[in-house]
Amino acid sequence: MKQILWFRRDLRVTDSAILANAKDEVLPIFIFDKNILDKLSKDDKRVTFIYKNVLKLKEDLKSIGLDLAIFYGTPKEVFESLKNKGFDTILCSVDFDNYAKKRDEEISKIIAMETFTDSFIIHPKDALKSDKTPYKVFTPFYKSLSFIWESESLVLFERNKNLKKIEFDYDVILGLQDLGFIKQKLPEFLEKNADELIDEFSLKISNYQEDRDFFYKNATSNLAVHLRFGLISPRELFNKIKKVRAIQSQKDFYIRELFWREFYNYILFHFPKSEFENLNEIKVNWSLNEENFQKWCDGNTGVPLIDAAMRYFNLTGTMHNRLRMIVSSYLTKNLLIDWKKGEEYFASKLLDYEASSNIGSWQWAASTGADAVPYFRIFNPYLQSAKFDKDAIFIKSVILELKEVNPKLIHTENGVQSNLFLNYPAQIVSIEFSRNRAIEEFKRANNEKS
Ligand SMILES: Cc1cc2nc3c(=O)[nH]c(=O)nc-3n(C[C@H](O)[C@H](O)[C@H](O)COP(=O)(O)OP(=O)(O)OC[C@H]3O[C@@H](n4cnc5c(N)ncnc54)[C@H](O)[C@@H]3O)c2cc1C
Repeated sequence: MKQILWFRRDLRVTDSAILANAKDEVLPIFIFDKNILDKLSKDDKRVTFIYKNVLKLKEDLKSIGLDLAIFYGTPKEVFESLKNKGFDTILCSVDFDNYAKKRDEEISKIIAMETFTDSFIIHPKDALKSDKTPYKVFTPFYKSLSFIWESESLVLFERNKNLKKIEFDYDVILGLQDLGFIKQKLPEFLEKNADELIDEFSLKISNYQEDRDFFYKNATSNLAVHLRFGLISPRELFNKIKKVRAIQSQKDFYIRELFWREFYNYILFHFPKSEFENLNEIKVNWSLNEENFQKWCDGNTGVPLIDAAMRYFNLTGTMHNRLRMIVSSYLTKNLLIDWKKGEEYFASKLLDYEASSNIGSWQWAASTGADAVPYFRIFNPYLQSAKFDKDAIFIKSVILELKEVNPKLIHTENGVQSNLFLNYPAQIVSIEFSRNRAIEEFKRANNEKS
């Protein structure tokens, strides 16, 4: 048997479904997909990260007697070129977003594909309500999976140790610049591997539930990017967290967070239209104000917390979870701009960008999705900064012109603007006015639907 092992978002050799299920002779490959790369800007940080980790995967595969052939092109071109070389199947892990589904449909017509659920703990088909329909609310979904999260460890895939490397020219390695990208500086935590991040996190997990919302602290695991590219599998992470010596309830809380990732993948699988449409089918009259949207993107809204979060994001490709919740609420409620625009902007830069989590979370913030925030619960960014960044440590670290300003002014609407010596943008909307406008619009949209 001759098989192609197509690594995509599972860049590891441990707990690998494809290395476990492969037989006989194999050609492990990675494709730098032109369909995706051509849409990215040349300074995209994710390509630097993936590039580095593809080379690492090549080394890891070599250490177990295999290798990695690296291609640059469209998947269609690559598999057309491999079609007549006698391969029986392509083995790969499955993805449920629209592009991935269409791509795989096209490729399976060239060479048969065998797919595995390897990036998530459950297959979405394996958790249905008693009436066989999918859950739309997180808590019952999560409770139905207690047999998983109550267990001490999950079974991992053991790789088949009898695989033989197919003769191939494995030495062709394009440089990052040959792919059209410029090497980027990455946030420091991405210089660490998943085990190092878990070790660091194990020292703070006992305060996770209390500290995780304080975005000036480094209190979360920082593992989303590693999970996204499969440098660690969610099963391995689950097992390692279970083994950490720390307060049980805090570990359970963290594992529950991992199931939000499962939940959004589940929702995208069962409701694929949610990639493009409001899941709850309400019709909101979104504002088309491009100027306000651009100010949100650039961090020039005149609200210090929103601006700090967005400027930091533009610089680093990362954003703390609570800040994501606050800026998405501000865009979809205070500015009344369609969540799809924010989702797309995040997708263009977020280092841990993952279609299902991003779409699900944006629909959550916009009160249009599964188990979404009620439309009348709108974050007030000033109250949020006063509560979670009392001394304005995060805000001042990003907006240097506010360094000498009293934090109380920063947490007051128009407070910063009242200082005539500061050159800081005026607020683009009043918080009270825009909040009421959003509530009225969502009330109308919800009433019209029912
Ligand atoms: C508008 C918005 C967009 C988002 N887009 C993404 C995205 O594209 N990719 C992504 O991985 N996460 C996304 N999230 C969820 C969350 O913000 C990140 O997973 C988290 O900030 C990553 O940091 P961490 O690994 O330190 O998190 P931790 O607090 O350490 O959490 C551990 C893990 O749990 C998972 N998790 C936690 N919260 C969520 C959540 N709400 N949804 C899904 N998974 C979660 C992640 O895999 C995370 O790595 C988004 C949230 C919002 C509000």
